[in-house]
Amino acid sequence: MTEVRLDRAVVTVPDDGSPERRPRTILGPVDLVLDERRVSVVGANGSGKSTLLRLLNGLVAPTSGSVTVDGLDTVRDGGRVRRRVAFAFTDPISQLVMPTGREDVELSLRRKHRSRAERRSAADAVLNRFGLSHLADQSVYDLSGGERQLMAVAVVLATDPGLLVLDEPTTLLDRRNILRLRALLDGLPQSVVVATHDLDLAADADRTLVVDGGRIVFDGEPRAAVEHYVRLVDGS
Ligand SMILES: Nc1ncnc2c1ncn2[C@@H]1O[C@H](COP(=O)(O)OP(=O)(O)OP(=O)(O)O)[C@@H](O)[C@H]1O
Repeated sequence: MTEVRLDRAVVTVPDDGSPERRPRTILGPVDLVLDERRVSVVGANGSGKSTLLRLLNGLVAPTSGSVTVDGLDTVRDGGRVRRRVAFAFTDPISQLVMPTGREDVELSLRRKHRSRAERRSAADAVLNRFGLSHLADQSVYDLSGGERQLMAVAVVLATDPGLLVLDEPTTLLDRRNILRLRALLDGLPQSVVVATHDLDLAADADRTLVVDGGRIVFDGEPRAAVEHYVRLVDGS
């Protein structure tokens, strides 16, 4: 399993929106060691979930403290970290950069398979595994939101990363595709960290973090974490 370590990690943004433009801490300090197969993250809108997730592959650098993945620092060893940690965004269109899903998967595979023919057959295998073969050559703009979301997950998984980070992967999915994605995640050998508002998906983990106001306010057993989060939101 991939081990992620956050050591006094803080993220501060330069502007709090006031005329004085004071810096604002949006996350931390966070101390965490994540080495479970499945970790879920829940929290209200704006609580800091995406910021926490983005720290894991160096998309966001800690303002202070450090984040390491299997001992690699996300700032100093950013390239190596990103080859180990795949990140799927909430909005799949920000991820799909090529005209079709097949070309996007092939682009992901360019380091792994130098020969075009090998790349094509590896891409076919990935698309087939995700049940997306019939959509492989369709423009990504003509896919439905849910199809696009699944395609974006297929693209980042193509390279066989050690850790898959998913930021709200089910927002665009219908129930059938949510179940499909969950079955797919269940079968993955990789470690997965997923931020979600889907509390069933959140509870289907080994460990759950509850984020509130940029802090981890609960860290533990998923069902207890979800109950904690619901109580927090309900104010009970
Ligand atoms: N680059 C930035 N500059 C200024 N503020 C930021 C920046 N990134 C995030 N924030 C703020 O930090 C807070 C946490 O944002 P984040 O995206 O981590 O929340 P979230 O829990 O993922 O929310 P949601 O469930 O709505 O996606 C929000 O108030 C957001 O506006």
